[in-house]
Amino acid sequence: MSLPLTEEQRKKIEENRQKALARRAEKLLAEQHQSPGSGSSIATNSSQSKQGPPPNLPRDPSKPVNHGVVFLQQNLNSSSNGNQRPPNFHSFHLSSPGQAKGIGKRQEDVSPACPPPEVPTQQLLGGTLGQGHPQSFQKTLAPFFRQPPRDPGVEAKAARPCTSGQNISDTNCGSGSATPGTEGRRPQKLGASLHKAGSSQKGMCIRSGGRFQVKIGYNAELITVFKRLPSRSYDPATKTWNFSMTDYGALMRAAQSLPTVTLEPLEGAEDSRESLSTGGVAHTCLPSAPSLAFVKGQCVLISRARFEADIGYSEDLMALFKQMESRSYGNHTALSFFLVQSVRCLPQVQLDPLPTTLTLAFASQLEKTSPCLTEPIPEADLSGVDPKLVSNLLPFQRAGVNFAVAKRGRLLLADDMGLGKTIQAICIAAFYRKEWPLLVVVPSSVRFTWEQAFLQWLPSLSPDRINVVVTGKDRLTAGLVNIVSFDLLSKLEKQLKTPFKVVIIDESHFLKNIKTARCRAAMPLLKVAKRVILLSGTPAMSRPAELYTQIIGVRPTFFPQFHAFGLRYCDAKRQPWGWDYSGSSNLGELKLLLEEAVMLRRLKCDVLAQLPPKQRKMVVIAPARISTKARAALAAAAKEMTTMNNTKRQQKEALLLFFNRTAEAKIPSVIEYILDLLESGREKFLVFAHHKVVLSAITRELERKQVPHIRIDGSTSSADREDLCQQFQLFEKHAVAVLSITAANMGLTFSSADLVVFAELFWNPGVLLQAEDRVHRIGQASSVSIHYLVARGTADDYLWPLIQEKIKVLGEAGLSETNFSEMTEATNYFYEDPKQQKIYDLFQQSFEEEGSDMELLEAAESFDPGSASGAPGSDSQDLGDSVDEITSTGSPVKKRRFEFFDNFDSFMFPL
Ligand SMILES: Nc1ncnc2c1ncn2[C@@H]1O[C@H](COP(=O)(O)OP(=O)(O)OP(=O)(O)O)[C@@H](O)[C@H]1O
Repeated sequence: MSLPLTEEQRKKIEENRQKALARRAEKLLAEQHQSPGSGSSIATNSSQSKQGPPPNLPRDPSKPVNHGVVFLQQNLNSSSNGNQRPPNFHSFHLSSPGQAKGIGKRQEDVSPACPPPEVPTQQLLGGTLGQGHPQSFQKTLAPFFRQPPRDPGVEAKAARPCTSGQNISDTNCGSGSATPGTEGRRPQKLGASLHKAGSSQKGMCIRSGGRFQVKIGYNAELITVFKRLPSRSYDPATKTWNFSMTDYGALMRAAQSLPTVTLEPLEGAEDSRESLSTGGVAHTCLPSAPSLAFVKGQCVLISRARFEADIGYSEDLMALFKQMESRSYGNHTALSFFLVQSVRCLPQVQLDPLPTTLTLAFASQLEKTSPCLTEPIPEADLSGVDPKLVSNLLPFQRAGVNFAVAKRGRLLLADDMGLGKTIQAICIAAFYRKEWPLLVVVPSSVRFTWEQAFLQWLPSLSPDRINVVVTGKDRLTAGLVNIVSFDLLSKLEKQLKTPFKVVIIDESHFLKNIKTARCRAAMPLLKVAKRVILLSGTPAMSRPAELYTQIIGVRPTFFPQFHAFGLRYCDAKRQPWGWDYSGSSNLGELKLLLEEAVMLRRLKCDVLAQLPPKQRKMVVIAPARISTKARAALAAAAKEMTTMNNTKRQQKEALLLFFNRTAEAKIPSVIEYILDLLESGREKFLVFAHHKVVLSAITRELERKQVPHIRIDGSTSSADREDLCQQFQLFEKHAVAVLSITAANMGLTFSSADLVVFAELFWNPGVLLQAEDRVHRIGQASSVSIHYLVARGTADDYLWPLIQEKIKVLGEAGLSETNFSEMTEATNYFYEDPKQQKIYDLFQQSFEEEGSDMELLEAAESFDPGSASGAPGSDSQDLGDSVDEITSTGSPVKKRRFEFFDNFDSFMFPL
């Protein structure tokens, strides 16, 4: 540790430094006289400028401004070399808050070229680095990053242009006693035109939409400037150049340094966000070198406590960085503040600060005096939530609930698929039960699955308090828990008189496009709700732009303008037709932001040890999808089964018909579910069905949607089976294997998928288990998900309990470890009616009889789809009258649904 300097030593050093500065200034002045009209002599003498005082050397605040320093600035301003340094740099040779105080004072006293920051440095460093005024720090720091308009008086002074033709005191652009000769001068603002020689060419900046144009005659030097600005665009029709506002500050600074050009600034440009973000005011009086070697960059967050300056090479900047590296601040974010502030004074450097959103999101981090990276999330008090639910939470699910409560009930829960987002969401919502009624917005194919989940996990909730909205005529607020599909929400939201305080959105990436009706309906609800629980296993499937609505859904104050988000994270580029936001940029920072303030995401592999090898789910598919015709056919078949005088044979035939009609009736709902899975980002999965009519309807729809798929049924030869199986295994992207339950339930390996969907039930559980094991086998590293699609009012009402019963018996005999019972707890809708009991008995007898399998298989095989011509599902128009918007829009949208993001996690979790 070095010993502190004595007061005397410090004085001596300061005196020597001042002398050196004065000597240097004199030398520079002499050189300038030798080469009149140009500052290039200084610029070419780069060694001198290097030898000069470092930009951050402190000046004695008690002394008047040294003319040598001011002069130095003048010369530097007109220098042609990028090495010039502002003479009045804020010192950041600091290691203690006490020293920091001194700096703030200096800054007030003399800061001719750089306007004083809105946040006094002592507040930043003293408050942050140990004095402990977190609140004032937070309050003051955030506006700094936003760079709000400065004090107009100071601004005017700071913005005064410096010209090579002015006398020394004029060029000072500063305030008070330090700048004699400035009184009475009309203050100028950002971009104010220079008062140049009468011969200079005059032009003006004019707003044009979100950009600005420069109206001026031909000027070669100016064209050179234009060509260096990243956002430049030339309009041959009007023969004018136009630019984004982000380049406004840089252009004006460059123009000011050109003796042959006078540019009138934009009206009101000094107030615009864009110009402020360029550090505009600060630079106005710092003309850049004729070389125009701008270095432009931005601060980017690279960890919760560190940022990096993403910027090209500049010697001045390097010198500055070296100085900063030697600092011993405990808080790197404070350093960011300081760095950006300091860099504002480098005339040819434009370093954009961290966006306000980041500083707000990491505000608690900023308050810290030491970079403690992770704080434990407190355990939420779940004593008010149903014990059944709480006790069933897996440890990572419990952690998810804690996270949500720590975020005051606003989050995007982005756990991998199948990790139990439903149970977590219900628990989080139940934590805020006093604020209910609750709104649950879901894809229409899973409305009833959600109802089941509430019944299963919240026994304290009476079933009649759950309102599943089925048609556009239903009330959205009829229940304590209201479950509605995205498309119906957009029809019904006008009903809402009082907003919901607690809202769950399942598959929240359905809101990714702000222009859709579903998004327009949901976003205002999220804005006013107190708790917002967004759920998605794939929040963005192709690009960061898709995250925007979900981010602002959770945190409406983040990035109020999409354009700002687009510029930072979507690599926004201006194209002749408008802005292109399809790219990506600063993804590491976006990930940090999401994790800090918006999102919780766990992958299956993170929590594998806590998961069972198979996770089964009963999906109650929407009865509304079953057409009236199919419903009538089902009712007729059911009636036949219970007709008293029918023979056994007739009853059996009726049962087979009932079974076949069930297949037909389920088709639209099955297809809808598969499409929802694809839209939700499920990449590879198997769909098992039994009836040809179902298999064909599915493959037809996949063909229509251009989804890669294979099909294996009874007609597929053994050789082809193996080939198809290999094809599926090797598919790198999304693909669906459409398989017959009886023809493809054994001997095939599909371990590259981890999801199996049963579009139909089969009476023999052994066959189902074998089919499940096509994915759950050696080579499968993941926990696999099994979804059984069950439709009420069909043969499934009988087949499902039949399967449970058989499994139970096998389990009791030690022949099966499989337990389906967890899924069926809530399905207590069977057999209150004696007729239903009769049908169940019939099913039981029929399927237990010797040879029943063969008979049923033949019946299914020979079931003539022609008899169901125009049957639901045979035509995609029959997908239902409430098909979600995305499936019912034109073909370009349909095509895009399947442009899946190859590797979402490499984006969300870059290595
Ligand atoms: N703690 C738990 N106890 C018992 N079953 C659970 C638990 N967590 C999840 N499950 C079951 O796991 C299955 C998958 O859960 P869920 O559907 O909520 O997953 P998800 O994350 O929403 O998946 P997806 O993104 O595919 O919709 C369901 O059957 C659910 O009941």
